[in-house]
Amino acid sequence: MSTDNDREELARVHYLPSHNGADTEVIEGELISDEEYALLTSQKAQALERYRGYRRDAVTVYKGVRYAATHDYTKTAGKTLMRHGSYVLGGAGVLAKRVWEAKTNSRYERLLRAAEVQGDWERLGEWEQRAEQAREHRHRRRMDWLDAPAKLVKAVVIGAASLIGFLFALGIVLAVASKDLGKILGPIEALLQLVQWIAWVVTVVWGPLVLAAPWVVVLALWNIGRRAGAAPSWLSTGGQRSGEGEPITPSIVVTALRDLGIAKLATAIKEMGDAGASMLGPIRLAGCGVEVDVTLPSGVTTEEVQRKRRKLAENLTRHEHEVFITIPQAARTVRLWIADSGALDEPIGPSPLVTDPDTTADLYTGRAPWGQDLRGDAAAIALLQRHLLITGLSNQGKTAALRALVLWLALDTSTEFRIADLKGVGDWRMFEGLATRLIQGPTDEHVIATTEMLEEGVAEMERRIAALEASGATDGVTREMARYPGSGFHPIFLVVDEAQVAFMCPAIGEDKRPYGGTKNTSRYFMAARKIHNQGRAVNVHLWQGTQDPTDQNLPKLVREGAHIRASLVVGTEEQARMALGDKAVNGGAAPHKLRQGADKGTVVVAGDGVPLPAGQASITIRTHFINGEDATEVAERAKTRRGTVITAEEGPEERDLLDDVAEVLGTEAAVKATDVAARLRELAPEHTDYRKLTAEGLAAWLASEGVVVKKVNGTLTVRARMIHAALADRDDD
Ligand SMILES: Nc1ncnc2c1ncn2[C@@H]1O[C@H](COP(=O)(O)OP(=O)(O)OP(=O)(O)O)[C@@H](O)[C@H]1O
Repeated sequence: MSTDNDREELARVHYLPSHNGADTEVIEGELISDEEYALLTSQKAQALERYRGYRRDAVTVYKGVRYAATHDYTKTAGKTLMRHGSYVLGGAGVLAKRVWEAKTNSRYERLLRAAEVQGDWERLGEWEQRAEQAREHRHRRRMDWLDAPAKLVKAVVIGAASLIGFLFALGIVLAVASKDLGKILGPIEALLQLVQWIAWVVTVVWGPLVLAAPWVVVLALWNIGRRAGAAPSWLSTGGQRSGEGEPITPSIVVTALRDLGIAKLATAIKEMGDAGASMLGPIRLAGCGVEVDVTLPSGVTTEEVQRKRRKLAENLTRHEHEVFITIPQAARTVRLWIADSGALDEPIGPSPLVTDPDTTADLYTGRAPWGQDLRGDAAAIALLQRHLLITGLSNQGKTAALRALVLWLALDTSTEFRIADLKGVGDWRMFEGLATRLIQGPTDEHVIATTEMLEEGVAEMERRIAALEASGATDGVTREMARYPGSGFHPIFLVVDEAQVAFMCPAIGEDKRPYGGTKNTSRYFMAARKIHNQGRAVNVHLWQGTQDPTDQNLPKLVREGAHIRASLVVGTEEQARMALGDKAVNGGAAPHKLRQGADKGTVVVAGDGVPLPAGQASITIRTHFINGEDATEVAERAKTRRGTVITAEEGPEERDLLDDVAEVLGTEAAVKATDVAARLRELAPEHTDYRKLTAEGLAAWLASEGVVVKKVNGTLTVRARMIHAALADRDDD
């Protein structure tokens, strides 16, 4: 039944070809025959098949076109083509602008706007003056042009007349010389021939010249556009856009600043237009990177830029750790240091302590070579009379960095160190025989010994303060006084590595006072504070290393008592503030931005003792790594240089200074201190404390024994009466 209906439908709605294949006709209201139906259905099937074929073809073509159009090669080729095209257009724009600027005052107006945006009134005044001068010069030039045609005609007439006159004169000379009147016009004829020949050449080359001229112009515009980077950035191909390691140019810096996402900065830079680069100081080579100062437009704060370090680095096609932002003294200025791509991942060379066996050290006049600053310059640190604190996450090179400084100290034979390593895994073992005290271990007993070491330091400090007072010295502890151990003022360094262990110690002493903690009864804390307060002036130093400088691990007072504060990578900005202080972090110190692991041994140093670039609050130093083996070798060298190996049981030969001085004075009432020192050396040549004793050193030493050595006629003189009185006092005691 349905078949009949279908046929009916087909008959009604379709045009059928007549059997002879001629005209078509509509048959309506009639059933069609089987034959016609078969014909119709086969035609329909064919049409459908054809349609499907077309669709397949269309899809294939579409896919092919889409594949070709979206293929990387096509994209690259298309972009390359468009880029080069836009160089030509851009070049034309640049040229037009140059011409416009040369002919008008627009350049000055742009610079004036830039100075105004930056709020630089001095520069604004200067540019105004220059703009006025330029306007005047231009006016003068225009006036000159009014006279130019008359001058030109005059010049041409005079020039032509002179030339003809000259050629005529030349012809006369030739005619006279050759006695041939016909030669008078010879030179003029030659000139005419030359003109003819040039005209002929011009007609020959004119056609090709005219043909080539537009291309030469296009090429020149393309070159100008290319140099000016006139193509939009989306037309740059992948390889170009990555820009990794691109050299830093003023336009790159200005664009990076513009795109920082600081609205005011972006608007100001846009307003400045091409004069944006006037915000920048010169881009200077600085070690393995470049450095540039940026004067920010008014209304943009240095902190805002500092907070955008990562974005700035990305805009400069660098990694975050490769860009450092510090705040120099000049107002509204940030200093950017931008590393050459990947340069910071290159290791720095070994320490001079390792490579140069002849390295010497003088605490008073020298600096410890610690590493390199980011500019690649050697970073050396002055350590005299400076307490030190170094912090950083575990395993980032804290012990190694601290030990490198102590190794340098060891090469100055006048120094003494007492070391507590509260981790105790052998990092400081090489100081056995070199340190007068070496505590190694993490237990409460080790903390107790460390606390006692600090308390002995306090006692020594107090003795020295009293002795210095008694000596009447006016310049504190001088180098001469400090130089030799026997003077009683030689530099002492109390080194506590992993100091947090001491603060966390729960042990309570017999006096009921806790060793650890941060109360005002805590023994370690109190001893550390006393040394921080008064030790510096009498050469008693405290150096501490700690993992995490929180209030529990290292109280604020102890953190702030250190003159030199160094931090390896720490976890957060808050920790960075604890490690280095607010001032340093506000000024751009960012140990929290260092990379854990990758930046092992890199310290950000604030405070005293480091040569900071003007106006900077901190410096980043990549320290030389001295491994255990090399450290042992340097320590052995120091022991050899000192001539004696100190052991805990056996100190240097004991001598009694008062007895010895009494002996060398003999019956004399007063002897110059230099002579007494010389006699002491003669008396006990093997005694290290006498070996290099000076008059000042002797005076200080005697002061610590209660004998005042005064100057007689400007020379320090030891009086026998005072020595005998001190001996008598001692006997009475
Ligand atoms: N200046 C450096 N350069 C490169 N690598 C270093 C440097 N200093 C240390 N390291 C590496 O870091 C490792 C850990 O060093 P170190 O023991 O000094 O760390 P630490 O911070 O004291 O660790 P912890 O706090 O856990 O004791 C060293 O074994 C060494 O491989």
